[in-house]
Amino acid sequence: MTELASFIAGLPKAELHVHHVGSASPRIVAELAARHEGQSPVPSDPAALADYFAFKDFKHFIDIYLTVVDLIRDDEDVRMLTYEVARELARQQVRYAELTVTPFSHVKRGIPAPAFCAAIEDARAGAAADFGIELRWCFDIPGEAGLPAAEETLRIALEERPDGLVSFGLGGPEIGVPRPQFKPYFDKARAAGLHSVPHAGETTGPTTIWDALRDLGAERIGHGIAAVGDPQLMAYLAEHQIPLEISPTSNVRTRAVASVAEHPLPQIVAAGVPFSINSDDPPMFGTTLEEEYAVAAHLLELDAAGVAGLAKAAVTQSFLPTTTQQKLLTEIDDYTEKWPA
Ligand SMILES: O=c1[nH]cnc2c1ncn2[C@@H]1O[C@H](CO)[C@@H](O)[C@H]1O
Repeated sequence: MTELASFIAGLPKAELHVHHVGSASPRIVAELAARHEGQSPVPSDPAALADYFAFKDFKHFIDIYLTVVDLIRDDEDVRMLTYEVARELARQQVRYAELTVTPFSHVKRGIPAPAFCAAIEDARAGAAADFGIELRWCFDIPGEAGLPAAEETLRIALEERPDGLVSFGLGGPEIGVPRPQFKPYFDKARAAGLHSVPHAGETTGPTTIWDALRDLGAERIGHGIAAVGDPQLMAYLAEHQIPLEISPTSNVRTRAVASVAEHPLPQIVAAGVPFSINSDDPPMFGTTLEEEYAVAAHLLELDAAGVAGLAKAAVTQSFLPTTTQQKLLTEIDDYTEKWPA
């Protein structure tokens, strides 16, 4: 392991853009698939999953993603999945993560909303006690399911209101899913104190990002890599310090970007647009958060202090209270100072 890789491995981190089902490890996916042997296209052999998680394009990725969602049939599956995702994050020294969950997709598959919320909250308490990691939730609307999904996601957010819920998002495909239609739902979610963090500019252009800002009140943008095509938008994001939640390998594996070398992250940095580094759906993209830090370090030619800055940016862009942010920032500084130069 290189010096920088071992620095990254031990560095306390935070993650802001990582999906619940998308984080299911090959072992968990295989275990869930084995429970439904023969009823699912998902391989029950972990070794076969790498080939299964190879995507022709973004739409194909979503189709495959939803076959994994189909494996989650009851609240025990939800509890186990969430707890094991937390274990993997904590193994990478993630102290805090805002995990994107999609209640609509699970309720639609027969898990009642109260049972779903109780399961994720049980796992959140267990993860804090057993792994020392703080989880919070982003409830996102699966965009492909349109306004009925928006209605139900908002209802669950406001009526169930699990303690860990901090933000409201919009995932799934962007093509054919214009953002302005979701304005009434984001208005109500924000009025109820939830932070707005929709995906935009992952697979479509700058207009989607402008819409997310103007119509959905976005405080952070999921991906937002298309912003580099619009100098005015880049200037706006820099001026208002609106962070982009960047997941480099995700963009390559969904074919949103042709290769890591062509990822626009250096242009985002050069324009002064704040960003965090994330893994999005790590097992599906054959990566980990640690690996994404290494990719960013390579793209931006960062040294240890620069990499520590990535972790500190995620902390300051999080929805944690400032006092808790300060504790994490101090832990990151202490770790960095102790690291032999
Ligand atoms: O990178 C991504 N972009 C958009 N949606 C994603 C991504 N990763 C996972 N999802 C998830 O895909 C589902 C679609 O119904 C949603 O649950 C969304 O959260």
